[in-house]
Amino acid sequence: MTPTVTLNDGTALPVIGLGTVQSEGEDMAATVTAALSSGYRLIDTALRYETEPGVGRAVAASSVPREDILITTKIPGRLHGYDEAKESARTSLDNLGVDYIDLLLIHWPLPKVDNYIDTWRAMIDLQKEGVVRSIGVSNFTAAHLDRLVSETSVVPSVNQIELHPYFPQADLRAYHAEHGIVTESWSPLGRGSELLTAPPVAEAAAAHGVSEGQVVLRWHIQLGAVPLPKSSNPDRQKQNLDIFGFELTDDEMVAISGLERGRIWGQDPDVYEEF
Ligand SMILES: NC(=O)C1=CN([C@@H]2O[C@H](COP(=O)(O)OP(=O)(O)OC[C@H]3O[C@@H](n4cnc5c(N)ncnc54)[C@H](OP(=O)(O)O)[C@@H]3O)[C@@H](O)[C@H]2O)C=CC1
Ligand SMILES: O=C(O)C(=O)[C@@H](O)[C@H](O)C(=O)CO
Repeated sequence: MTPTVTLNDGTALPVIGLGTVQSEGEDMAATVTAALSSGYRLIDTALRYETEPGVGRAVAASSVPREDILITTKIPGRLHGYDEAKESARTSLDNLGVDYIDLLLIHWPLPKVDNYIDTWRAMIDLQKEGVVRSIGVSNFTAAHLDRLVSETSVVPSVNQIELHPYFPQADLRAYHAEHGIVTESWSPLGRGSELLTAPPVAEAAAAHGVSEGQVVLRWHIQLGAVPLPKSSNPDRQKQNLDIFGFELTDDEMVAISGLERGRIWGQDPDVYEEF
């Protein structure tokens, strides 16, 4: 059973989940089916990924009770606004074939569009209506979060951010901790970069007799973050979940965090827009 962290609304969130940004020709239903069989209970998708139907088919076919699986999805930039956000949630419910969403996030703040407050107000109402269990955001900065809370008085349960040893985001993680917001890590393995071959990662893997991927995911856990590694490979899915039988030393944590060099794709939420 994967350990959980309690969100500010009382929800128990597994401390690791499966990402579902699709690879070329991938059968997402098969990927998620394998993951559920391996013990994943948190699945991260988005309207924009076009993987909600595959996630939904896997959940429907699984012997794991629906109530034991937490599904996260996200509202894309093209559907910011009160009515649009509600439309997005309805579309995701249909795509997933479920009657509630466990965690709904705003995918990107799009501050130049400047409509994320209305989007958040819709999500607050969706939560009150029982359509959504928990509400959060993604790619929000501290300034975006400050404005959201000052204008609505509702603190997001989660902020899902780019987080990996190249970009440890210590200041934003500290802000989250001060405000009762759980940090989720996207691209936790540095998707496709050379992160897993970095010397501090390789040395820790050798010292603990685990893989480089397990070292990096353990680094997230020990930071108090919730990583969402994506793997279509059942063996690597299992490996990624098997990170609770060892502990990185303080020196190893410092060395891995010392790989800091910045964002992988330069997606600064103050200017990056995705619709
Ligand atoms: N909110 C947002 O804006 C964003 C959210 N996300 C979320 O985060 C998830 C994860 O991020 P993502 O960008 O997919 O990339 P990850 O950092 O999770 O890396 C995924 C890649 O790593 C490989 N991999 C997985 N496990 C291992 C392992 N143990 N050893 C070596 N390689 C491994 C996978 O290949 P293989 O499949 O062959 O194992 C895949 O190519 C996404 O799927 C999405 O759900 C991502 C980006 C932005
Ligand atoms: O995958 C996501 O959720 C995104 O927001 C993408 O833009 C992601 O950042 C990506 O694909 C980067 O190339």
